[in-house]
Amino acid sequence: MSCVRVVLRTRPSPRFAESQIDINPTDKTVNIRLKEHNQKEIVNNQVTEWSFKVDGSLHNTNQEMVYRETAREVVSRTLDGYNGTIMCYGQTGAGKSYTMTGSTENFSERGIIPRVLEQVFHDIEERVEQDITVRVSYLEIYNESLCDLCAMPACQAIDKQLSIMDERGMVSVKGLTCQLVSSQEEALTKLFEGEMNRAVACHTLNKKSSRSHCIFTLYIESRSKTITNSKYTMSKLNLVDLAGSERLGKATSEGQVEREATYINKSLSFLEQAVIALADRRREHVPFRQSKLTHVLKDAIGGNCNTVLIANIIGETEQIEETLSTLRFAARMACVPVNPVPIELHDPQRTVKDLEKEIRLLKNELAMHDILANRKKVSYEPLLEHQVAEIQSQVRRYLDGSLNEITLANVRQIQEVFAQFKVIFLQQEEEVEANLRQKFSLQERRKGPSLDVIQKAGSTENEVVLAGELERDGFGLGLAPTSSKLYLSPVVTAKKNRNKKTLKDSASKRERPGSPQLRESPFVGEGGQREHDVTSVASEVSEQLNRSNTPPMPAVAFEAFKAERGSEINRIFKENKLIYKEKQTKAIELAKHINTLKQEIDVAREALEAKTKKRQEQGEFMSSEGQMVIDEEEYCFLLRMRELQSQYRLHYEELRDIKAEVQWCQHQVNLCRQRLVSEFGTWYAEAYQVPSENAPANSITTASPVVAHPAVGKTQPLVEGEQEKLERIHVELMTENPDAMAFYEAKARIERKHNYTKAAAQNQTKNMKEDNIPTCAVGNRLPKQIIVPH
Ligand SMILES: Nc1ncnc2c1ncn2[C@@H]1O[C@H](COP(=O)(O)OP(=O)(O)OP(=O)(O)O)[C@@H](O)[C@H]1O
Repeated sequence: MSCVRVVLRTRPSPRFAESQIDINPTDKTVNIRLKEHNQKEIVNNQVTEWSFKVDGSLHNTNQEMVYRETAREVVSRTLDGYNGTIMCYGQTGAGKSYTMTGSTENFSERGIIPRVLEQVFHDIEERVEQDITVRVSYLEIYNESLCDLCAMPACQAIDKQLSIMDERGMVSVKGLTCQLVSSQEEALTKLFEGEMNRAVACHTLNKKSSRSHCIFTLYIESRSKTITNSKYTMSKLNLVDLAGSERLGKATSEGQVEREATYINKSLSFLEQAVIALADRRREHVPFRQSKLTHVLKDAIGGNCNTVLIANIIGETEQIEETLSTLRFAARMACVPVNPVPIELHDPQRTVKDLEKEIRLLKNELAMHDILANRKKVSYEPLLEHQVAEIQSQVRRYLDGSLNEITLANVRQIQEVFAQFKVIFLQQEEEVEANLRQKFSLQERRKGPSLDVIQKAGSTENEVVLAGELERDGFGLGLAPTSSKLYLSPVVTAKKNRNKKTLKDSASKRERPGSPQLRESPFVGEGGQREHDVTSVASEVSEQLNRSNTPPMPAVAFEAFKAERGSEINRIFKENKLIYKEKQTKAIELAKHINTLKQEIDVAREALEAKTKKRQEQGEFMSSEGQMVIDEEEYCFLLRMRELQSQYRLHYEELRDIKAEVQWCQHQVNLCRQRLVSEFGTWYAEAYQVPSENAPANSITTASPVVAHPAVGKTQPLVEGEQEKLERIHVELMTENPDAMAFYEAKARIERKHNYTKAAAQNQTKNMKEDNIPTCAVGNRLPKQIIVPH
């Protein structure tokens, strides 16, 4: 069994205590040594050297490396249906928030959460055969209170409606906003929104110290688009940024900050206790309910959850005690066993729906058999009262010989016939037994059989009662009266032969003249070509049924589909992808060219400005017409500037058009992809007898998936200043990493929202002060006054 993965990350520092902290990536150890200046903390004979095992160490590494080392694998597995947790632990200021969230200003310094969202949405695009939905929540635990960072406004959500639910080992927070997000940008917006609501404070070790534990959770639900069953996976990925442990004296915090630190340290100590209990396999009880943090994380540490702990340290001599404490915690976590299993669930509503569809399908199948057998419309509904009475009468008439054959058209009728036989049989059995008892008791009253006689007869008392009748003055196995034999015979025969009957016997019985016969199978006995045709249809039907029982793996079937029936759409899909890639490359090249132009403009502008400044310093010349006189060099600079600017505008407009085309192509590729999957679904349903309603929705109605060129609207002229800067960032980002777009867009959106809310609040306060009338914001507009009725 594996254990929690532990990775060490150091915060870069020019004062890194190399003589005390030895990080050894080869044998995956971290060795710590206390030195003389720590001596005051060392008691005589106390251990001064420690060695800790880690699964990885990240010393002076960038955010991308950290992500690859700690999160990438966990995220992939979460999409496969496994739960996951990535947790940052360490002293205050050690870089936990930097690792988990990172910078919200700088794309390259983004932390694990934004990268997780990036990977999740990329992977979802790749997994065309799965229908995956993503929800996110952002929970804060501040001073033992739960706060929903995604609720608006967050402070209102503190502990009001939030409570921890713990059902069958699965923990959830009741009342916590779990929002559905359909894109990376949307998810990032939620993250940034939550970040703005976090409780932070300033102390000596960290200017923006998180005063709370924060858990950003992704809930991933995945259903197959190709296999139609009620099974689906539901996994959770917890991204935990713990508040930093801090020694009160060291962080020089006071007042509110000190009180927060007390709460933080207490909850971290409870976390450690829970971890110790989890690591001890003999312990049955783990104290999860001691604090909100441990309770919320009950299903997120070890167990069936892929867990990674990032131990953040500040590798400086003054912080060596905290480093030791962090490594001790990490060592404990490394002993917590992990046994991941995918979380597969069944959707009961879907099961019912599937069964209903199955019934419909089988009814159709039955109808088809009836048509093939030339049978008139047969009802398969439950029998009505008069139909049951009719069968009862047929059975009685059949038994007394007045009816030669019972008419049977469906299984319900057969079952009813048997039921009626059983009723009659039981009735007669009772009558016979009653008869015999009566006779036996009469005999007994006259003269009871001696034990000896019974033993001679070699029978049990009961059998004697049933089989014999008194002959003169003794009891023996004399001839039973015809009346009793007639009734006894079926009883005894049924009892004796109950288990001996063979199929062959019953077949031969059926052939006996006069014995009851079931109607012959429609495929038997009609002879000639028809029999052959019908048999082959039947075998085809049964073959199809067999096939439908064991459809091949969808991935295999998908390949077959792409090679055969779906080859055309697959070809178009590939071609479209190619066109899309070409357009994308063109856009990137053009963007690079624009960047070069921009740099040239900057150089030319600088030169021109220098030249102009020099001219102004020397004194300006005016022509007789009152125009400014400039020398040839400045004139050339000016021309060059204009030329470059016009080229920039031209190419920029071209880039806009191409970007629109790229988007259009991407849209078409997506349509093609959906169509491919949807047609595959239909084909799969037909080929393997899966109900077509269960097949992937055939939602694509686009006549042609071939790429067409959209009409591109006029682009805006180049605007200098902020707008230009923003556009340039966009161009740069497009060339480097298209995902940065989502990141900055989300950030900008949250900033706009934040500014708007702030402005609205200020305006409101101002208005209230001026008029003493409360105001409110409506939609996107600035607040309007509303008069509150008295
Ligand atoms: N690997 C790193 N590279 C660059 N800067 C870092 C790194 N780690 C941390 N920092 C910087 O150190 C400061 C403290 O980091 P951060 O806020 O992430 O610490 P923390 O462990 O979350 O602290 P607290 O528990 O008090 O919230 C921040 O300004 C952050 O930008």
